[in-house]
Amino acid sequence: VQLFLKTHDAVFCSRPKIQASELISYGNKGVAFAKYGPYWRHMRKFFTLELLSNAKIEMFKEMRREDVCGVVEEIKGVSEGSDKDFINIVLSLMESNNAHGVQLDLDSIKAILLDMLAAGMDTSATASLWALSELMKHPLALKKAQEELYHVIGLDRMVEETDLVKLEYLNMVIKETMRLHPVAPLLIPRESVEDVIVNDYLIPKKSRLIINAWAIGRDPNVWLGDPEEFNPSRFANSDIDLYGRNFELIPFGAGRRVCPGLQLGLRSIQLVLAQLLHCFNWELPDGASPCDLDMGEEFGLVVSRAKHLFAKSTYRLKLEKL
Ligand code: HEM
Repeated sequence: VQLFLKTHDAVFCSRPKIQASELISYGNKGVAFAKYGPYWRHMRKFFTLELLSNAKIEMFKEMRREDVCGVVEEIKGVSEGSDKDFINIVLSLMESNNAHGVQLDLDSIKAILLDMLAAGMDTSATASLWALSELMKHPLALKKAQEELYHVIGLDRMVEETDLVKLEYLNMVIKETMRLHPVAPLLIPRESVEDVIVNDYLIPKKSRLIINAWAIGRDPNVWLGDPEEFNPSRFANSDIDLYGRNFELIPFGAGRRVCPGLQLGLRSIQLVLAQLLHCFNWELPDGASPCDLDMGEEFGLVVSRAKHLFAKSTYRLKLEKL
């Protein structure tokens, strides 16, 4: 993987022509399936700087807070919504002709919003659900994560985004979940833009590259101990992160086409998971035993649980109104 996504990243940086993606993204006008070249470069810049910069992530902090409170209230029995969105930003950039070198038309706006929905929502939601499932299957890890929340935050208030960096164990839980359940197990296919020799093999231009992040995450030659075992503590005192620098853990890909939503995706998973674990105690219904929890996968645009997760929640905060 390092040879392809680092040494020869500049060669394997395009995407193959796939009819389905061409149809859903208005002729590959988004970022995810655009072929490598000036259009992708401009769109990616636009996407990264205008929609996913740290400043924009910060700007939507309140919305995420409202949404997560909404989820908690919904589980408690009330529900709530929000009417703000990214569309305002994109439309005003279109009108001001200030979109990093691309002429935005309505189709490119629809394609880019589709990128955000398709690449951004199911991925983070599915990853959070895998994390909650693994914790329900491993009650000791669940207890440890809740104890950390108790010590860092206490039961008198909800989790705030500024707490997230302090939640070391929770972050290890997320890494371990994404190791075992990368929601895009084969990443997104790449295509080479020129002939190249990799490890003495000639790989012709337009070859399709598929990287199996799922298999790497479970490879006994890469991971110490039993790689099939869910053990967040394997990341204690380890430098391995999720940013595409460590090729044994690449759920967000790596190289120049690494996921631009990585920060936002991670922040969403951390916040949702932390909030759910902090606000509620969770148990399987009807006295079911954790070891019976079915962890089967269903292949799709993202790999999600084959069976729904049914869980019983009990509110645990001292706070009545969020
Ligand atoms: C758990 C959350 C997420 C996961 C696991 C994930 C995973 C991935 C992966 C594996 C790739 C392909 C990388 C490569 O080819 O090396 C990718 C690309 C992409 N992701 Fe994400 N993603 C997540 C969240 C998001 C979010 C929140 C957004 C935006 C709102 C987003 C937008 C994109 C886009 C636009 C691309 C294509 C980039 C390009 O081709 O240049 N993703 N993502």
